[in-house]
Amino acid sequence: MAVALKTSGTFCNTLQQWLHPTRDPFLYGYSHSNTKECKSKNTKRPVPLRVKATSMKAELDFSDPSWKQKFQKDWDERFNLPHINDIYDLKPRTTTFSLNKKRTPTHDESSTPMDMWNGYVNNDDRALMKVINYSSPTSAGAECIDPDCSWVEQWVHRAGPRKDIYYEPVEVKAAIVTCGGLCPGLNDVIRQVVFTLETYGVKNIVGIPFGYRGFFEKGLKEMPLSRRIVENINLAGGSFLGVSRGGAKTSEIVDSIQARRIDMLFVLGGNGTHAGANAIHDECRKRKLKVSVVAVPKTIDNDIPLMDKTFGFDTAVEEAQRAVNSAYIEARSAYHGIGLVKLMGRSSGFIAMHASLSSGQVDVCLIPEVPFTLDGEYGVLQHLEHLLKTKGFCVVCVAEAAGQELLQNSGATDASGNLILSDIGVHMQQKIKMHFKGIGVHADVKYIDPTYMVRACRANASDAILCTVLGQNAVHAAFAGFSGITSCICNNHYVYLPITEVITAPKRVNPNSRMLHRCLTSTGQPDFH
Ligand SMILES: Nc1ncnc2c1ncn2[C@@H]1O[C@H](COP(=O)(O)OP(=O)(O)OP(=O)(O)O)[C@@H](O)[C@H]1O
Ligand SMILES: O=P(O)(O)OC[C@H]1O[C@](O)(CO)[C@@H](O)[C@@H]1O
Ligand SMILES: [Mg+2]
Repeated sequence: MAVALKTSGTFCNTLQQWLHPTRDPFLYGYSHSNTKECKSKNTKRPVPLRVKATSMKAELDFSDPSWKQKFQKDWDERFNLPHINDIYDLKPRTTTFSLNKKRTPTHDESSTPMDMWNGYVNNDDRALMKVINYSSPTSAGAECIDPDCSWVEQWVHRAGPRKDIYYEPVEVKAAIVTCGGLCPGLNDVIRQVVFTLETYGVKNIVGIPFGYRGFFEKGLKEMPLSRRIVENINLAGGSFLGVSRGGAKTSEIVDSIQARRIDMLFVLGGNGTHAGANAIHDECRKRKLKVSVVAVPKTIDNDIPLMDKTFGFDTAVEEAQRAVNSAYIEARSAYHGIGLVKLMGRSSGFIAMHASLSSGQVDVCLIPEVPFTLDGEYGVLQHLEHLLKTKGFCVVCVAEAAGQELLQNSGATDASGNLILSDIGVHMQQKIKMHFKGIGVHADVKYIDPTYMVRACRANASDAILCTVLGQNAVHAAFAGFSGITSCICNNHYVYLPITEVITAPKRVNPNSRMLHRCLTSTGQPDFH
């Protein structure tokens, strides 16, 4: 979504202080298409100008005293949840989901609702997305809307079971699909979606095999699911249903949804999958189908905007930490040992940053959001020389998307259209070896690339809990009649967001965040440029 801003000279000047000319293009992951430019007086360099953390539908003029109300109105419209009653005029029925003392959910219309049970979420309940009131744009990690960094409330819809539902559970056919790369916790979410659907009284639950492909690829059959079938699937990693990339043809998928008479579709995946889910939701609306499409954000990369984290990220960090620990042991035990670890993250450095922080064993952490040079006086290699001299060994953790500008890229893409990255780990390994050979200093380089090991494992305890909540909430959303939404965690609260708001651009590490500063304090590394 394009951002349109009215700008004055003063505002540009404020922005010069507010935005860092080199690191700012990475702020919040917003792309250049979301920016306007104003010329910096000092550097004569174009400086990106944007509304951060949001993209307004309407034009914002901060000299207008009512800009805040306008912003909030726009925000509320954007975060309003699409509902099947936007195209229908359906009367709801009282929910069949209850956890009464007898723990026997009733499934017939005549049952008495538990009016006094305050276990339901009201449609007007909201959670506050941001809770820090930054007093200045120069505050660490400040996410400001206007140049003064005014406090603006940003409310989002609270997740959970509603008292009124828009589907007759015994008539519902629900389908689950898992797309993209693997991620710890997929099976936990599948399991919880099935459990919760059954609690509502749904009898017809199926799994679509191998991602979106399972909708149209001949020979792939839907898999019946029940509590008994999925009971133990969380004990293993991977996806019980299988995953795939590419091959998403929205019209064919919706033809298949229509032919299979699916009423609810639960889609587990990352940003690509969410874009696909939204396209399916739009197509269902176009065809006036009563289908709820609800997503659950999955990615070890943690790169989906607006939410605290995606499930699988914590587990991936924990696994990544094991690789860092091995690199440390190898480096520590060798004469002039250099442990080098490359960690996944297609466009963001969250796994590398968090694994470096949690292990406490990393001397240099390199992420794509912070450009660096290898050679020269301020380069990484010079610092490694210093570390070998002063402490005798060192550990380097590099994110797979880091330093891509230092490498040749063929421009090739995977089946989903994602750019295939060049191998920064192998490049660095060679550069380090050549550098120390060149200066005649012994260096014993041990390179570890754990690749798929960080994601092909079962979820840890905190991810398992997150998956449980997100999976259950996804079912509550579908029964409440929402569609084109995702079930996630924002500011420690479980909420629903419209998918359109989370597919604008990948979230990236904010170079001005306290978390990155903490990481750099921990590693003790200097700037590498
Ligand atoms: N813009 C889009 N519109 C419709 N479908 C899409 C879009 N982008 C990706 N898809 C489909 O979504 C599925 C998953 O996409 P992708 O492979 O990019 O993984 P992802 O969901 O981003 O997860 P991961 O974090 O593992 O990369 C694929 O089948 C792909 O074809
Ligand atoms: O599963 P593939 O296609 O090898 O893709 C690997 C990519 O998937 C992820 O694991 C998740 O997006 C990335 O970290 C990594 O770049
Ligand atoms: Mg992706």
